[in-house]
This record gives sequence, structure tokens and C-alpha cells, in this order.
Amino acid sequence: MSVPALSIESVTKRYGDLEALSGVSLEVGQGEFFGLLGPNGAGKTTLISALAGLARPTSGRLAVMGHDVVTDYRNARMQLGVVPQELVFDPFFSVRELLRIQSGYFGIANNDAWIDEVLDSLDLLPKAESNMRTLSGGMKRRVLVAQALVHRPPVIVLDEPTAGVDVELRQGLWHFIRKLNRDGHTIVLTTHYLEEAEALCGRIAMLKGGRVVALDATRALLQRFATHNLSVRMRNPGIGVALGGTSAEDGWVSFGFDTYADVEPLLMRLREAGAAVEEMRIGEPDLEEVFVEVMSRA
Ligand SMILES: Nc1ncnc2c1ncn2[C@@H]1O[C@H](COP(=O)(O)OP(=O)(O)OP(=O)(O)O)[C@@H](O)[C@H]1O
Repeated sequence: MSVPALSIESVTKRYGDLEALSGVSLEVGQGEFFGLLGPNGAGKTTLISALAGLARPTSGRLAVMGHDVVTDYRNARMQLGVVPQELVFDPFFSVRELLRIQSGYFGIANNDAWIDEVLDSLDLLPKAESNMRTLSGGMKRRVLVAQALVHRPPVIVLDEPTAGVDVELRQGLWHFIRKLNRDGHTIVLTTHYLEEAEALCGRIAMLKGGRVVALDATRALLQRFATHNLSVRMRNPGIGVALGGTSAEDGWVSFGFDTYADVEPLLMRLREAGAAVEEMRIGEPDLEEVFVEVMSRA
């Protein structure tokens, strides 16, 4: 068995009276595309800071590719690229200078060939000599991604990389990050865009109040919590309600169902009860429903 990309064991982080993380345990395997979801204040950024060695856990243990982030900090940090949420740069450097300085932090000299490759993949080559202060917000975000990659880390953590980013750039970023994942990198993503997490992540952990409240394959989460939905518009919606449906506007009545085999018997019962069906549509479960459900139960 290969060593896990991330191993997080019973991690607690206290800020004074506030417990930002309360015994978080999870493991992320090498090559996974993993989602870390949760409402504001759930502890996602705190967990990422602990992984990057920026916040020391009050108790528990974290390791990146088998290297403990406290006792073997340098090796752990070499294995990890973090794309932070905040856009903070020294405005006086050019993009290339910034990436050279970042390479220096990791003790890498003569990194220009790789820097050019990363800049090219992120469509930043034309801006390589521009000062950071002249870049747009979206370009700055791409520089953050480039910065996280200068030392070729096998594990990449992105903290809300698409917050406030336009559709085109968002798709470009995802294309790039998917490619990194296909090339073997482990990706951990936090996002408030649940559609994005659903499309990208193979497995998801949901955090609330510093605890893991759900942890499973994305597909399993969708199946476990969300039901499909059959909405039927009928002239006599009362019949649908009598059969267990929930009435909405304009004669629409909706029924939850678990598998498609349930649909036909449901339609038959409606027909037998004399319902005059005028229109119908089927809704698939989505991660947003699951998220709302998990958060309300936790
Ligand atoms: N340096 C700090 N000092 C004191 N409290 C902090 C500190 N950093 C975070 N917290 C608190 O810890 C809790 C978790 O915050 P964190 O930023 O990890 O949440 P998050 O899940 O990343 O939220 P968001 O989705 O808003 O980014 C919050 O209540 C926050 O106020």
C-alpha cells in the first residue's frame, strides 16, 4: 500500500475559547481529487493552514506523503503546494521574479524552464515580465496557482480558487487542474460552488463546526441522501397530494423516488386515481440538496 497523500488524525485546533477544529480525522489517497466542503467558518482554511504548517494543531497529527507537518516540516512542505484564498502579493515584483523568489524559498535554483512551462500552461507567458500590480484579479489568481507549483509538489491544495473568477477563467483553471490530476497529482479543493465539487471531486468531506459530518465518494453521497424527483402537472392536483405528493404552484405536484423502477407504479397509481397528467419532468439529485440535508441533520 502506498503512503496516503494526506493523513489527518484527530486534529484539534483551538483559538482561545473557540475550537476551529474538533477532532478531524481523514485520509486522502495518492491521485485522488478530493473535495473539502462546509459553510463559512467550518474550519476548512484552518485545516489547510495546519497542513501547510502555518497553524500548529492543538492536538492530533497531520502528515503529507508520510511526512509529519510538525516534526518533519521541511519535507512535508516540499510535498505540498497550497493555493491560498487571499490574493496577497508584493506589488513591486514581476510575475517571473515572484516565481523565482518562491523557488528560492524551496532551495531550487535555475528553475526557469519549469517556471516557463507552468506560466505557459496557465496562459501567463505574455505577462511574465509584468508587475503584479498591473494584473487583473483573475490573472493574479493564476499566479497564485503557478506559485503553488514551483517546487513540483505531488499534492496540491486549493482554497476556493474560483471565488470571484469569471466563467472562462474558471473553466480554464479546471481544465488545468484536471490535467494535473490526470498526471498523477493529488488534488484537494475547497469551494462553495457545489456544482463544481460534484463535477470534479471523486470523494468529498463535509465539515461543520470543526467536525467531519460526511465523508464518502461523491456518487455515494448523492445516492445516500438525495432522492430523484418526479414533478407532475395535473388538472386535479388534489389527487396527487392524496397519493403522497407535495403540491407546488400551477398544479405541479412532486414525488420523491429512489430508483427509476419506482416511476411506473407511481404513474399507474395516479392514472388509477383519475389524475389528468398534463406535463411531467424528472429531477436528478444534486450535491446542493445533499449539502443542505447533511448540514441540517448535523
Ligand atoms: N487566526 C485566528 N484566530 C482566531 N480565530 C480564528 C483564526 N482563524 C480562524 N479562526 C476562526 O476559526 C473558525 C474556522 O475558520 P476557517 O477560516 O477555518 O473557516 P472556513 O471553513 O475556511 O470558512 P470560509 O468558508 O469562510 O473560508 C472561524 O470561527 C474563524 O473565525
